[in-house]
Amino acid sequence: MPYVIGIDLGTSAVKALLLDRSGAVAGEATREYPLFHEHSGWSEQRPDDWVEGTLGAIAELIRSSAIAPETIEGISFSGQMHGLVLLDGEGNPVRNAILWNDTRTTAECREIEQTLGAGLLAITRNPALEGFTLPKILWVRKHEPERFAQAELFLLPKDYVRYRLTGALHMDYSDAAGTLLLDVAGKKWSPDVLASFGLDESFCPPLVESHAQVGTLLPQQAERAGLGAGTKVFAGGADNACGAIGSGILQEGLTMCSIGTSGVILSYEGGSGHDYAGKVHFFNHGKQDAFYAMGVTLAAGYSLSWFKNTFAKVESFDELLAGIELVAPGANGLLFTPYLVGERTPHADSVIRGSFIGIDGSHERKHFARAVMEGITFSLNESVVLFRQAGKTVDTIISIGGGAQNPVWLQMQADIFNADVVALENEQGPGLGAAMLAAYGSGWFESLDACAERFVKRASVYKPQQAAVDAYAGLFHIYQQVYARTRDLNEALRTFRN
Ligand SMILES: Nc1ncnc2c1ncn2[C@@H]1O[C@H](COP(=O)(O)OP(=O)(O)O)[C@@H](O)[C@H]1O
Ligand SMILES: O=C(CO)[C@@H](O)[C@H](O)COP(=O)(O)O
Repeated sequence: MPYVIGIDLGTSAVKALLLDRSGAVAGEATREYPLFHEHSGWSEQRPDDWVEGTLGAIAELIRSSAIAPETIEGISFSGQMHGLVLLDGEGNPVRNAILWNDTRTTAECREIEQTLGAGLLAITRNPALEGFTLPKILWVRKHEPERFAQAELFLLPKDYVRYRLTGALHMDYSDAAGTLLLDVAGKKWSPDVLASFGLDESFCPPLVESHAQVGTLLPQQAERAGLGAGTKVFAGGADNACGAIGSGILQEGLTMCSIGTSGVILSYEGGSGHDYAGKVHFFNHGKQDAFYAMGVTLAAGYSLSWFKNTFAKVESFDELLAGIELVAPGANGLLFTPYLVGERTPHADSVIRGSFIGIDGSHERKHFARAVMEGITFSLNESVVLFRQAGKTVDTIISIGGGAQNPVWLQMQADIFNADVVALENEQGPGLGAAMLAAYGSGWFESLDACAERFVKRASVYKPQQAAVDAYAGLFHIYQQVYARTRDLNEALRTFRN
């Protein structure tokens, strides 16, 4: 039986997933790695931690599944987006990677807006946001000129891992779209953007489709991973593009909700024509010549894991969330905004921080836990509202990510989004999408759509409950006021942050 491997290079961990030709999961393995927050708003990781984690996870996968390595036909990748890896002439990182949730680059964003003017949205289809890659490049050039002088090329996280495994330098369109250097509709590095910032095209890797084969494993890496040296390696895609593939978001009318470290509401776009004027992100899909629009909550799952790590460190998520179904919508008057690291959609703001509003002497930990989940979901609902305002029908949402593991949260999503929420049989999120790119790239299917028909299996549907829908509509109205009413307070508190 032939197999493929999907690697999901996330923010908290790398997950390796083994799938057989029917789409059944034959094994999984995970390796965690640290995040470094040297200052408030900074977020970095060591690129070689990703490589070691990936090799370790694959080796464990092969050991534990006890399958013959030569039956693995291909491997592909899903990667956390936007993170900057700068390589010197020898192919070594010149510093730690600066991640998607790092917000140190506000000044560089303003510089990009001033330099490119209307060209920014026309070419890149996105506004300048702190998390994107170009602002990070400009930040390193300005603040660490000696390091920048050593840098000859930039990569994104999964591209660095793939480079270490194959020795080949590439980037796929879906990930390149999040750099602010790509002409998104034209599918090429933008000569105008590069010239405006004095960057040479040689600073950017060659562009490829997500399903393209970019090489085979280097013999010494294959040995460490326990794989054959001839194992084919396919480019892969941005985690949200892979999440979309893995949940079958491959045609118009389909919407995804992903609650990982970040949270995403994503809608398929068959062409590049829809203009959201930068209110939501607009990126190339991992499916050739398709696109997607999405709104992003920076601290979605991160808000819940922050709450758990701070107040219930030794408990599991299931223990922490036991009993929240007994708390009514609104958590007995407690409201949370998930702005722990600033926000993106609909408030692109690196200064705002989170709030609990309405703390009452009767509140117990379960009320706080429920309020955190409701606040995250309200934030994602802001993106659902934007899509509906843009004329999209959002009546069915496929829910993936760590947040989809809790049935109470899935019902809450249905009630807050006022839409059917679908959970998948094997909730593997972006890792499944990565494995599907390897399966399609290996020639198992004539299209990604055909692969999705076989691999993506819907398990259950959560229908909106009218009483909860009504309660949440009132609460959402209150939630939407908290941003404006806490903005100045957070600006004033800024000087007290590390
Ligand atoms: N059992 C669970 N119930 C509810 N939420 C969970 C559960 N397990 C994980 N999560 C949430 O999912 C998040 C991790 O999701 P994941 O998709 O693995 O993230 P990433 O790909 O960003 O590393 C955690 O931060 C947590 O908020
Ligand atoms: O910045 C974005 C999307 O624009 C994030 O979605 C990252 O791609 C990281 O995602 P997760 O670690 O939450 O999967």
